[in-house]
Amino acid sequence: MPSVDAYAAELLEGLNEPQREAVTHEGGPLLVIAGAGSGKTRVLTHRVAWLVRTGQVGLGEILAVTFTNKAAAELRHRVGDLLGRSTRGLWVSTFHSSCARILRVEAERLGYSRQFTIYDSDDAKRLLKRVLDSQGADTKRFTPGSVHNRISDHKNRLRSVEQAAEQAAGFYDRTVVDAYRGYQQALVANNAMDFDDLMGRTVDLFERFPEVRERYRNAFKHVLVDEYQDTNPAQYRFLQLLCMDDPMHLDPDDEFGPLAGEEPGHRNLMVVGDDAQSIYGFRSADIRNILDFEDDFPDAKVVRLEQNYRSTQHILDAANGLIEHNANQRKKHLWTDLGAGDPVRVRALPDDHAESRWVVAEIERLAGEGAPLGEMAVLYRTNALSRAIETALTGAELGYQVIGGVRFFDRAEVKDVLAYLAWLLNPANTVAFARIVNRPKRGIGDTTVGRLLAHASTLGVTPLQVLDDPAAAGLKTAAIRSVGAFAEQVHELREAVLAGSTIADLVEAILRVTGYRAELEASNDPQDEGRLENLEQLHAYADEFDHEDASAEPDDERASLRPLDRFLQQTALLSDADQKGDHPDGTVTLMTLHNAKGLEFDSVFLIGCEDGVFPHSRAIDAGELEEERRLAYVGLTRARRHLSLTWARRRGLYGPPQSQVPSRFLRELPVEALDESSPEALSGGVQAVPRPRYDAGRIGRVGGGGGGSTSGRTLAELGLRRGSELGSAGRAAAGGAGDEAPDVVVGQRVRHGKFGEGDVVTVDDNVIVVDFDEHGERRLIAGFARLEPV
Ligand SMILES: Nc1ncnc2c1ncn2[C@@H]1O[C@H](COP(=O)(O)OP(=O)(O)OP(=O)(O)O)[C@@H](O)[C@H]1O
Ligand SMILES: [Mg+2]
Repeated sequence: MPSVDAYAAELLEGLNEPQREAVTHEGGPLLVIAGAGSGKTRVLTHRVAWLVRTGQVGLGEILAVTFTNKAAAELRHRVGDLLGRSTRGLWVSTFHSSCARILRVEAERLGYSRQFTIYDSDDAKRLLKRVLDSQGADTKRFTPGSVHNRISDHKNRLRSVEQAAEQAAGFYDRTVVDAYRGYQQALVANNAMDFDDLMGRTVDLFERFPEVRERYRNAFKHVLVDEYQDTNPAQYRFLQLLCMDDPMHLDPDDEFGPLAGEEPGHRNLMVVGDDAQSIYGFRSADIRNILDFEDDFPDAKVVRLEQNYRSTQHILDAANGLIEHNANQRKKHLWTDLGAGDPVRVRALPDDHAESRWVVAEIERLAGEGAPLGEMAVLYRTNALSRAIETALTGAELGYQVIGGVRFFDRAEVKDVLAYLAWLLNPANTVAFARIVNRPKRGIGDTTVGRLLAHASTLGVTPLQVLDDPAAAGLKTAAIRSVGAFAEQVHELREAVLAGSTIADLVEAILRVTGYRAELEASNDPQDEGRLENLEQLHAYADEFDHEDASAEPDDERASLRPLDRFLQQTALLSDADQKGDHPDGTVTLMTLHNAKGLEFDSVFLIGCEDGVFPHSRAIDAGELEEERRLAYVGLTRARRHLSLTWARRRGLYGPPQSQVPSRFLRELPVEALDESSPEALSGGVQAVPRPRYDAGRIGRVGGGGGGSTSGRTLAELGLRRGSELGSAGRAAAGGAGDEAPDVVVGQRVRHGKFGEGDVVTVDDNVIVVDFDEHGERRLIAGFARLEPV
């Protein structure tokens, strides 16, 4: 029996009755299934603290699994706050990170070395491309991306190559199976695992080595999972192996027999989730995991939460009304005592620029009322939708951060340096080798690389081992010389690794020894300057890592892994959603609906609500509307106070602008939840968009002169709202281009000899962006743009 003193009871304050029930649950399977914003994550956090404070288990005996590293960090932080002490020893991480941690210790049992490399999806596709090529597959039809998705699905469903082969029907499937087999062999030969392997190999490990499974089962007395609705069969199996003694059936033709001769599991598995928010079906997540939990665990305790603490009633009504259109759902009815609040707004705009201007004007209005920018988010279905909104925010000089897009660690130059580190650590990693062997360019062409790899493969050694005798690989004289020079650099770098240099020093050594930095410094390409900055950032990141690492206390993971392993693992496992800062006050957040899961904001703008955009045309074609609708539900329920949904009558997402029709989801919203102007947005009307208010708020000036006034117009004439503030673009521009350049200000109406009339969108150092009525947005060089005011 847990001891409940006043100190522990404190943890129950600020929870409602069903929440308390879940937090204090005595043990055994527990399902908390509830709608958005009902406190599921809060319950999970409090339960972790409760288990510790009541003395039931130590921190080190708990495994809490979340969906992103960011969510994990937040969870750890909150538990720390609740307990008022350090959370060292507590495992809080994503499925992938937990598995990576386990595999680092156990990899040798599976035929990998502990230094195995984790391939991200780009690395994986490169390797797969090589396999497809070697098998003579038509990579136009069998693109590495599409084949990788299929392989990934097999892996997520724990289908071995043989099982996949049994199910293969037709030429396409069989080609995929062949690729799967070749790819898997290549991964092992490279001493590498892709993301799906991290799950699959851990399951493998537990199934093949009962004593290992037993060890982890004893180590974690309680396992807790957030966002359970998005688990896939491999993750489900992992949880089962960790907690249970009676293997469950993943599907009717049961692929797993019972495991003989084991201790009963502790069965302390708590999962929290919301079937209405299951949005990862396309990555093999199986909504049945949550829908069938009670069948799988007949003795499970089930807690339902209905009170929503996040959003006002109008927002909840809109979300409830929308999700009711899904046939496949558990009925829930969310309510709140936060009051009705503002009605939800639906707006139609003539095109995407007008849409962005409207959203930005609204953001400015809210900010004018004192709302922090950090509490506002613009959400969209796909990343391509962010561009217009970014332009408008920049024009208004509002800070914003885009979550997603190109990850810092995915930028080519950053990946190059990481590939050097990865290869120095694991020379069997041929993907990394192929990436860096001619970067910077050193005269080692594709043919040479092919010969080196083939030679290494024939001898059964790593590429590193053939570098010293390039002649044996059948290379020509020039190539032999280039490879020789490279080999010397590699030896110098390997010495630094063996000498135990810090990671920051290794990064520095790579940039210096290989001539990578010198090449960028010598370049005139302005982009190379940006690349250099990114590399400086990487260096700083490594430096920070070194310092944290040196001051951290030793634990199991530290004992078993070298710093460089940990560094590479960390950079490989950080995902898009993890870039999310703690919404710093000064910036609006832009992100896809998928990345918004679990988060909350005072104001939410959901843009691009058009059929074909959202719901996505692919989903419409595939008849997967229910998942899209759940995604919409996730979006709506992120909002605390204000929610607006917009659509544009014309939008050119991947080509010229096309007519659009409003999203069917807009029509499904209950009218009572909407404001009086909304119905019009679904019929013929469009929202009038005033000239952007920020037009007058800033001034961009190009050309001679300088100072705060432009010829012909003064700040006062322009009705400058932020009187003293001369925009940074304006300042930069003032010293900018030649004397001939016209003075233009953002928002000004101008005429161009070739493009006709349009509005100035941004004015930069040397570029003026004008949105022409006929020709759309054009970037003009400031010194040469012949623009006349209209
Ligand atoms: N009993 C409570 N009293 C006051 N606030 C609460 C209570 N329960 C939850 N909250 C607050 O409500 C908000 C939503 O909670 P939480 O994020 O835990 O919900 P959730 O069910 O995990 O949502 P989602 O489905 O979006 O992940 C948070 O700000 C949380 O602090
Ligand atoms: Mg949550």
